Amino acid sequence: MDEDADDLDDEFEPFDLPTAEQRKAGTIENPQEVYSRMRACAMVLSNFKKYAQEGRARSEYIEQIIADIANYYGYNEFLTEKLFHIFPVAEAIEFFEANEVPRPVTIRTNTLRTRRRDLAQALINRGVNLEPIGKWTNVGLQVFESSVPIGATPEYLAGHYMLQAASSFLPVIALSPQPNERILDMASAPGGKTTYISALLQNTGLVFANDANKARTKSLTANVHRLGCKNVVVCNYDGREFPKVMGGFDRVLLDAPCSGTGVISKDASVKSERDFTLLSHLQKQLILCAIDSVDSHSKTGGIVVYSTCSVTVDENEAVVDYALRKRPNVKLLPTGLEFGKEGFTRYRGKVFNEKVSLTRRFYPHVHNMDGFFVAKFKVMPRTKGQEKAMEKEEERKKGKGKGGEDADMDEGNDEVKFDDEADKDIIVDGLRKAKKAKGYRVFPKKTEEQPSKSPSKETTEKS
Ligand SMILES: C[S@@+](CC[C@H](N)C(=O)[O-])C[C@H]1O[C@@H](n2cnc3c(N)ncnc32)[C@H](O)[C@@H]1O
Repeated sequence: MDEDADDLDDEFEPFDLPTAEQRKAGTIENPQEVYSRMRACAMVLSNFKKYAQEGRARSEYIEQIIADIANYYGYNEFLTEKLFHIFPVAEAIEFFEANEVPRPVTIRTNTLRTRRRDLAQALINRGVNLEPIGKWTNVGLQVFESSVPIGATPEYLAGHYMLQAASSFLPVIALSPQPNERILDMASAPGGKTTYISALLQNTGLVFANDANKARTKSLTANVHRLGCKNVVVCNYDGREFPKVMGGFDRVLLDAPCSGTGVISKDASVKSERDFTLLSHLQKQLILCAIDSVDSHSKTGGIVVYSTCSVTVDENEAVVDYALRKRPNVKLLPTGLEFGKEGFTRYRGKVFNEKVSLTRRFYPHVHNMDGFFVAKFKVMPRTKGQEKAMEKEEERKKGKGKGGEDADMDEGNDEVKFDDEADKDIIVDGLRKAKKAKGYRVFPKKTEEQPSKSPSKETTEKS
């Protein structure tokens, strides 16, 4: 036995694992007890043979630790399970811990108005304690302390900087806009990334800053003006209307609407309410529209960057893998980012394209920034064979109606829209999961599908 294992022995306090019945009885426990048991379960799971109680299964410890994490940190069990399985056990606890701690306050220098050194000096003179974020960015500053509100200094009002999470720089760095290009930021409000793109273009070219939410385009427009971006056009379409409304872009950024599981430290409401199935569905539709909006003959670009501030596989690798399957004329490129963990190519029985490892994941407990995901695609002209294969696939689907793995999507080239009939199962499934997460008793699918006199009561009875 090595020394580390000896240390673990000293730490480990044997405990009685509650039975499933005891857990369901749900007695209110002292948080300290829950915390200790959570740690102890993690140790058992790290060396099951050695620490497990006789006759108890690994799955029982997993159920217990998930229940304890949910209880201690205040998540619903559905989301806890989803997040727990992304990491090895000990790392999962680090992730949940990190979500309880705020991330550093960071700002991005607006190079359309000033230089980082000048900005830093001006803020230091006002009593702000700051430092460059890291070597990977030449515009970011981390604020440690400030005697003035950092969102209301004269420099802020004059547009010398944007208050922006460090993770938010990443997709724009990956996008790597080139002067004079025509760029679409498909889901852009309130404009943190749009204004960065505009600055990297040095106010040349054109950035279409789109957002489906009209109210949010107000803050987008305000930021565009404050930061002096003269190459930005704000528009208000559902992203799924592209490329019908406009296409032929050199680069497209899709910073997709997501569950926000990477920013729980900022928004604790993520712990309880999110519909992952519907989100993933929307993301898949949007990514195809983003790809189809690119000019595959662009001399300087032909690039799509997909990003989310979420760490779930459904919203990230699964969406990227879907895009690779549906658009044979795209390939993944390295993101060009200096750090980040590789995207998953396998996850809980799902196998993705091996190139998905080129995508990058960022975590609060590893990188001390919000959880984030970035993928970079190159869009190439379609070969005749690919055109034919896609037409054939369209025909097949038309003939076949619904059915098959991707039948939930209508991914025609001109228009990507919801197909309500084909989406029915997905929506019902999503609603069942949401009800379960809220603590309602949800009957097995079979019961729901059977005709019933009062289906709504049957599926929403509180347990
Ligand atoms: C992650 S936020 C974007 C943040 C923004 N890129 C930034 O850096 O400031 C996602 C945005 O997607 C928008 N959105 C949601 N559904 C959309 C859709 N179908 N088409 C376009 N935008 C959508 C939301 O209104 C929200 O502003």
